[in-house]
Amino acid sequence: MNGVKHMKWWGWGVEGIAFHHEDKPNFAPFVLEKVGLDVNAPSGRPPTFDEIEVPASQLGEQLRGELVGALGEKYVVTEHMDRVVHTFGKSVRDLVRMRRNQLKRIPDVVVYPADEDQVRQVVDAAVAADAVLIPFGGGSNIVGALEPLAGETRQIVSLDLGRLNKVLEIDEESGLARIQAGALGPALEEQLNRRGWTMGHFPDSFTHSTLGGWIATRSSGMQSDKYGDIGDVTRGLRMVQPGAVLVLNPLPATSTGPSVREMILGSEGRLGVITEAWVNVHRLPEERVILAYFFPTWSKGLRAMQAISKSDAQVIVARISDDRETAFSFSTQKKQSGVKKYATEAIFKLLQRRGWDLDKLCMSFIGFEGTKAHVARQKQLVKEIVTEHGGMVVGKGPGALYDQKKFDTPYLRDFLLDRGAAADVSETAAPYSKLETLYDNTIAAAEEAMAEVGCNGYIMCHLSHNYHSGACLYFTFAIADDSEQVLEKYDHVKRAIQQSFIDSHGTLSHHHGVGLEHAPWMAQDISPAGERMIRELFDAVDPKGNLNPGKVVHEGKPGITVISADHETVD
Ligand SMILES: Cc1cc2nc3c(=O)[nH]c(=O)nc-3n(C[C@H](O)[C@H](O)[C@H](O)COP(=O)(O)OP(=O)(O)OC[C@H]3O[C@@H](n4cnc5c(N)ncnc54)[C@H](O)[C@@H]3O)c2cc1C
Repeated sequence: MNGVKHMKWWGWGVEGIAFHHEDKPNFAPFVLEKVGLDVNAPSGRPPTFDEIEVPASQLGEQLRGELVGALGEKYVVTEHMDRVVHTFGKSVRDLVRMRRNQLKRIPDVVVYPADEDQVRQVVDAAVAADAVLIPFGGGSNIVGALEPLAGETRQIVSLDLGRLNKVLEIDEESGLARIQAGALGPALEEQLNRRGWTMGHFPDSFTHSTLGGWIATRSSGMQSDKYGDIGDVTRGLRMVQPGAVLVLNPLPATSTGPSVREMILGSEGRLGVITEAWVNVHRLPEERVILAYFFPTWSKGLRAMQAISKSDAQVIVARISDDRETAFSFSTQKKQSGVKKYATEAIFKLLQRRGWDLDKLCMSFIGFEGTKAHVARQKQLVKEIVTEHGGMVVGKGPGALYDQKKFDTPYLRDFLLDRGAAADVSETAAPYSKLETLYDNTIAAAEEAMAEVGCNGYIMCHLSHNYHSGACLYFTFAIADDSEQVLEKYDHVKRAIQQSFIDSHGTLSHHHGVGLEHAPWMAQDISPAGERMIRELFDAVDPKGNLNPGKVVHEGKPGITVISADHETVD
């Protein structure tokens, strides 16, 4: 044992936690109505590890000797379980392939360096042996950013940063912390909180993703409206590259040419291994509260979020679900009794009396932080804007529940896979002026694609992050299908959604990155000239393609339209 813990090899999160619906009376009828799936029918189960065929390690004696010489025997691991855990991220494609025993090319060895010097020795040994080197954070990405290319013939080294998990120093005067790249969200927040600080970066995958992974994929957390995306938060860093260590000192701003910091953000292991970063940190707030609000329509709710984000309220999050996602959220509520039940019924009766169509109702969560006086003022400002847009305050209860449960929602995907439904997400950002059309186009494109492949499916959306000129729309979609063709059908729907983003003036991805999954659209997203610049940057730093090849841009294969390395077809 080397002290680094990982998620379940076959699914999300840790053993012993799973989604249950028995205490949620509306969930089963909702799923039956929307996708025709009976969640009470006997379910399947993930395979046991014995049922998985693990390809043999191709690690040669010479490279093994160098890695052991640098790290010690204990930290150079060729066990089946370690190699399998380091093969994929956690997209639905990854989960399905794992369940179906479809492991093609997996890392030959997993190494666990203790410090930057050991990272440097691993990188240099791997490049000298012409091996492939793939940095591994928490393994939570959903874009195929970790998996080795299916046809890879070279040795593959997965470099796990799990032992680099410390907050190294805090510059209290500047509000900066130097943190090692392998620190998972809870570990780094706990170390900061003990000294009265927070980074304020809380992606839904917070519990199982790392600082290095966030930087390498350009992550965004639920409180980005106040704290910024990881690109704003990250002020300096160190990256080990073949034969060099790149150092960027923490700076509030600089005008020294094109930004190297920005080149590293989103580089997905293709430019080297981030070992530590300087990030903005903030004093823990005196008070933090999330309130729920209802809006009569999606359109009114969207306008209210824009108005709130432009106001003096300075909220931490202004999020709204469409009517579809609101209905889904209600279906996951626990059985209510007593006062709660009557209060809920009374609110709905009131809304109906006011002429609201409850099928169009949209739920919003808005978060406030700061001193008590500041929070009170923020809430008042938001209440005024919500009222102007025809909405109403619901209160603390649902907001607190959302805040507590947000990190558990991902367990639902494994529950659905056991029962023959595949669910995943696609997200984008676009100017406010384009959002509604993008939303309509994407819902229509996904539903048409589901019909084309003959699947019952459901798609829903929320607005999750606001900026001066626009916002992120986050779509969740599921198809009911447990046939051998489920991934082909999923691809068809996923492609329709991604193409709709591009055609509707959105970006390919707001915060999940590119990996193999989104690489085929890069030329459409940033233009062929932009894609060429990225390709040439990667080639210049890594001429033999040793560093996580194939991610972000597919070298030399601009015609590829498919998503994963396993499913390449050329136009
Ligand atoms: C259920 C679920 C919810 C999610 N919610 C969010 C969300 O709210 N916001 C969000 O932004 N993302 C979210 N994600 C996506 C994912 O968590 C992010 O992409 C995250 O930033 C990945 O971090 P990681 O440490 O798990 O990286 P990994 O998955 O291990 O790696 C991702 C990529 O980064 C590279 N990499 C990792 N560490 C380093 C390093 N130190 N140096 C160089 N390269 C490195 C890897 O090689 C790989 O290419 C979610 C994913 C899931 C499954």
